[in-house]
Amino acid sequence: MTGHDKLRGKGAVVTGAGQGIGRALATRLAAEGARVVVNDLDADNAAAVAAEIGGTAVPGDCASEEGVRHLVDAATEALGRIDVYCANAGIDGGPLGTGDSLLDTSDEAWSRIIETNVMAHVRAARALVPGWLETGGGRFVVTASAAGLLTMIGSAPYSVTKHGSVAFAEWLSVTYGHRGVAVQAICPQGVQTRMLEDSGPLQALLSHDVALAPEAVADAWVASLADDRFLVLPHPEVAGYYAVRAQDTDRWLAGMRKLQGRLDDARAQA
Ligand SMILES: NC(=O)c1ccc[n+]([C@@H]2O[C@H](COP(=O)([O-])OP(=O)(O)OC[C@H]3O[C@@H](n4cnc5c(N)ncnc54)[C@H](O)[C@@H]3O)[C@@H](O)[C@H]2O)c1
Repeated sequence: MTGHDKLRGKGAVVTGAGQGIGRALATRLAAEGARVVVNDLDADNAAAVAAEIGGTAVPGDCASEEGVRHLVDAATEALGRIDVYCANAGIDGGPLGTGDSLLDTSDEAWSRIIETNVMAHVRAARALVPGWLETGGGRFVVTASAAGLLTMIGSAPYSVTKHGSVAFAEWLSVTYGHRGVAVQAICPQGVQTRMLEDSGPLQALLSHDVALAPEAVADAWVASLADDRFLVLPHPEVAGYYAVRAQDTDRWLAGMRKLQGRLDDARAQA
C-alpha cells in the first residue's frame, strides 16, 4: 500500500492549519483525496485554508479540554469519522536569541507552552483512541521538532515540551500501535514559517542554507506512510544527527556541542 492509499477518502483533522506546516499538511491531505477539517486559533486563516482546499474550518483552541472536545465533536460531525488526526499546532517560548530562556521564562509562559505542545496531544488522544480501538483504528500524527530529539536546539520550554511530544507519541505507539493505532512524530528542523521568522538569531542560523519549505515537510510525511515510519525526519541533517545519537553517544554529544557553538555565535551576533 502506498502512502496515498492510506489517505484517500479518509477524514482528517489538522490543528494549527491556518498557516505554515499545518497548512501544508492540510493541503497535501486534500490533494491525496482526504476530507479535511482545518483548525486554527486564527479563524480567518482557518476559513481561508478550508476554502482553498475544499475542507471544513473548525476554528478554536485545540489545546484546552473544552477546545479539544469541541474540535473532535465538530470534526466528527463534518467527516463522519476522524481517521487521521494531525496534532500540529505548537508554540515557541518567544524569541530564542533574547535573554536566557531558563531565567526569563515565567511559570505562566511555561504552562502555556506545555498546554499547547504536550497537553493538546494528550487530550486529543484521550478523546480519539477509545473509539479507534473499537472501530478499526486510526492515525495520530504529532508535529514535534528536531528540538524534541536534539537537546540543544531551541529554548528551554520549547526543547522540553518537544521532547515531551516525541515521548508521548512513542508511548502511544508502543501502547496502542499493535491495536491499530498508527502513531508518527514529524521532527523537522528549520521550516520557512512565521514561527521561524519570529525566532530571531535561530532564523539567521538556519534559514539561509538549510530551512525547508513547509511543503517539503508534507512530502516527507506522505513518503513515510509507505512503510509507516514512526519518526519522520524531513531534514537530512536531523536524520544524520539522530542516527549518530542512536548509535554513537560520544559523536552525538560532540555534534550537539558544535551546534550549541553555532547557536551561541548567532546569539552573540544578534
Ligand atoms: N517552523 C519550524 O522551523 C518548525 C520546526 C520544527 C517543528 N515545528 C513545529 O511545527 C508546528 C507548526 O509550526 P509552524 O512553523 O507552522 O508555526 P506557525 O506559527 O507558522 O503556525 C502555527 C499555527 O498554529 C496555530 N495555533 C497555535 N496554538 C494553537 C492552539 N492552541 N489551537 C489552535 N491553533 C493554534 C497558530 O495560530 C498558527 O496558525 C509546531 O508544532 C512547531 O513547533 C516548526
